[in-house]
Amino acid sequence: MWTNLPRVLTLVVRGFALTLAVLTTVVVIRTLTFPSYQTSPPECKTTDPDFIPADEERLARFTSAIQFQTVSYERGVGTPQELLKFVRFIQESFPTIHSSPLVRREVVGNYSLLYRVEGSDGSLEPYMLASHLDVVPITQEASWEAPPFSGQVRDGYIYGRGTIDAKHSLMGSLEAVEFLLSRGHQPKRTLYLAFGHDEETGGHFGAKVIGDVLTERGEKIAFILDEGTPVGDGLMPGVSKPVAMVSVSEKGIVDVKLKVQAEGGHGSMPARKSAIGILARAVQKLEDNPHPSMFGTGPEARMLEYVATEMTLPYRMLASNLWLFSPLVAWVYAKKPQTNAFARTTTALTSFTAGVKDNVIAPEAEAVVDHRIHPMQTVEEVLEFDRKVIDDARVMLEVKGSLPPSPVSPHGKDSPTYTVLQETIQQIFPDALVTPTFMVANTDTRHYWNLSSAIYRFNPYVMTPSDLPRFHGLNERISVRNYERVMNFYYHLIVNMDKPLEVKRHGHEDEL
Ligand SMILES: CCCCCCCC/C=C\CCCCCCCC(=O)NCC(=O)O
Ligand SMILES: [Zn+2]
Ligand SMILES: [Zn+2]
Repeated sequence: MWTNLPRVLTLVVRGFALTLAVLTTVVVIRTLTFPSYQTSPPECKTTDPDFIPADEERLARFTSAIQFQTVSYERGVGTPQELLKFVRFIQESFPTIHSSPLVRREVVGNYSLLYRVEGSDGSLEPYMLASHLDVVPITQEASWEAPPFSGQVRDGYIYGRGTIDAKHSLMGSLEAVEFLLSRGHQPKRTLYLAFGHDEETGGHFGAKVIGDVLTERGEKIAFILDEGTPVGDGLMPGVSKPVAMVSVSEKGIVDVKLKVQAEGGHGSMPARKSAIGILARAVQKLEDNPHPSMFGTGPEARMLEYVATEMTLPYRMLASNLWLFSPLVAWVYAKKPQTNAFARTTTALTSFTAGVKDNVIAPEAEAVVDHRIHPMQTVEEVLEFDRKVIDDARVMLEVKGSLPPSPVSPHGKDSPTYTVLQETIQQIFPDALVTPTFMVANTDTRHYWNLSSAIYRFNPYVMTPSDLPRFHGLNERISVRNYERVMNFYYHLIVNMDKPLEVKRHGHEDEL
């Protein structure tokens, strides 16, 4: 048998060499022939007669909007008086909208707003532009470069809570409609503007009621656009151009309360184990054991493939051959919070409460874990994984709220709604690539799933890595140039939505 060893080894080496040669050939061919998904429509120029400038008047309206402290604290706990003042401010700020016979305005759920702008062609399905009136609370106020509710303009930026989440899209879409109507233009396709007042606490009293009202009326919506992923500049590894990321689905969410009850008493006579200690070990286990990578199983793979031809060579080879390199790309994506969020269900420990006094042993401790669920996982799978990792019967798990990952909306060349979005984006951001992805955070669209199968989440502004921590964080701001793009994006989307939504499928044209 040993005399055959050289022969066996030769066969093994030859087999390995052949396999490597075949794999290399396939990788090279796919890299060189991978399709492009990009288009290049005519650019919107600041010199166009219908360009909307971020002039003094419009900037003043936006900075005033930021000054309303419409904070949502927790489900059902907000700032009603600020919301009422903000709603009244909106009414006063857009006189053409609020006096037009084409516009029906409704206050829904006490504070949310639903506008219907009647189109001239009733045969076209209406669409919806969504945003929200509320903002998250402020933290570390003293560390802001400008007062968080000032709307102060500094070095070309407007500072304030809500500037990128999401009063930019609320005011930007209203400015676009005001501009259109003030020029005597009636859109062909009816559109809704839907502004919830409690998006930051789940939209249960705002967007949910808007969704219910439209459902009861039997309304069917061609497509819905809400806040979402931005035009990332320097956000996607391997791509030098800006990438407009259109979220065609949204991660699920499950907020889990962990609770431990143990012996309380005097601080001078502690038991071996405390509620705080037991819970601290449990949350440490969750942090040390991230949920498994799902990279390559969901829309995140499309996100790379749609820009593969525009990537630098090593990344282009990887993105064109995810069938082989998914594990390697998953490893790269796990390195940063903003890319890791696309690879797996994330685990964020967002609160830990225990104890009332230095010399009193806390009889109970509570923590909350905020999971954002990858589109290819379920709420149940996430909870089961947590239980296995914690593996401690003293730790009780209670689901505070949950939402499964959203359905995936149509995208690509075969989708007329995705195509109109892509072309509008490229009019405003001519040097940007457009790619489908999924929202790592959640939006009011969770309440609109039955209204439309074409739901997109996209923020029409350019974001760099240094901007990411500003979401819900310190020094939230938007550049004046970006705010100007926001207004013009919505204007061109409305204009483009007046054209028939067509797609060439095998030589036929389907019209929505
Ligand atoms: C692989 C490419 C990496 C790109 C990194 C982009 C990360 C995503 C950028 C922005 C996130 C969008 C957030 C805007 C909407 C936030 C809505 C919100 O706050 N909802 C409430 C909640 O989710 O709790
Ligand atoms: Zn938001
Ligand atoms: Zn938010």
